[in-house]
Amino acid sequence: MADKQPAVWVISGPSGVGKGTVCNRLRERRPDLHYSVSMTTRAPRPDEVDGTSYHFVTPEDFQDLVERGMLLEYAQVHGTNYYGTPREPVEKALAQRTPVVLEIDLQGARQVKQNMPEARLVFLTPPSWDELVNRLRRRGTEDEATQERRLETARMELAARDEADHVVENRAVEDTVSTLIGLMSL
Ligand SMILES: Nc1ncnc2c1ncn2[C@@H]1O[C@H](COP(=O)(O)OP(=O)(O)OP(=O)(O)O)[C@@H](O)[C@H]1O
Ligand SMILES: Nc1nc2c(ncn2[C@@H]2O[C@H](COP(=O)(O)O)[C@@H](O)[C@H]2O)c(=O)[nH]1
Repeated sequence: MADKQPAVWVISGPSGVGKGTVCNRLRERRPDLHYSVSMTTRAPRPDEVDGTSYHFVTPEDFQDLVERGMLLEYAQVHGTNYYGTPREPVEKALAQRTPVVLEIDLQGARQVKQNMPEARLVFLTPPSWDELVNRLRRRGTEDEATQERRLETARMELAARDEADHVVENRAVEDTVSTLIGLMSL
């Protein structure tokens, strides 16, 4: 019998909403899924490990990956750095019928949906705009100008939330993860 479970889960939403936090917890509760590690030209944050958080690459190396068709999708996010999903690990996981989780921005999500219409897009929203701003500020990984740029993108992304297959409010992390797990088993 055909497996009806959609194999690619795209987790998107504005900067600071909690995508990374939710995906890290999802990984603990569902270690059987494949979690894509993106390429980025962004500089690592102090706690980030190359190859685990991201593959940190130079703009030249990123361009080379694009030209060689090594990325499933890619985008310039917040008008600054480039981010992209390595194609091969995703294709390998899917060939083994392992569901895949991509934590990517909305531009990338649109590309994935175009190429893989069966992919399911989950858009995380904050409980309120003020809470989103507070989460981004509290994280404290960006300077004020960068936070402002991220919040500008956030306004556009929130306005496009209806493009998603599922919109989930990230109030308490554990509840959000339970909702995701529930959606995955539908
Ligand atoms: N449900 C939640 N309630 C309260 N705080 C949260 C929640 N989820 C995440 N946070 C906190 O909000 C901050 C931003 O979370 P996180 O880094 O996961 O966001 P993100 O969506 O991945 O952001 P970006 O797109 O910028 O990478 C972190 O400090 C995190 O601990
Ligand atoms: N289109 C893609 N977007 C990605 C990818 N990996 C991460 N992201 C998104 O970038 C922003 C910023 O991330 P940060 O780590 O600098 O805070 C965030 O929205 C991520 O979801 C990717 O491979 N492709």
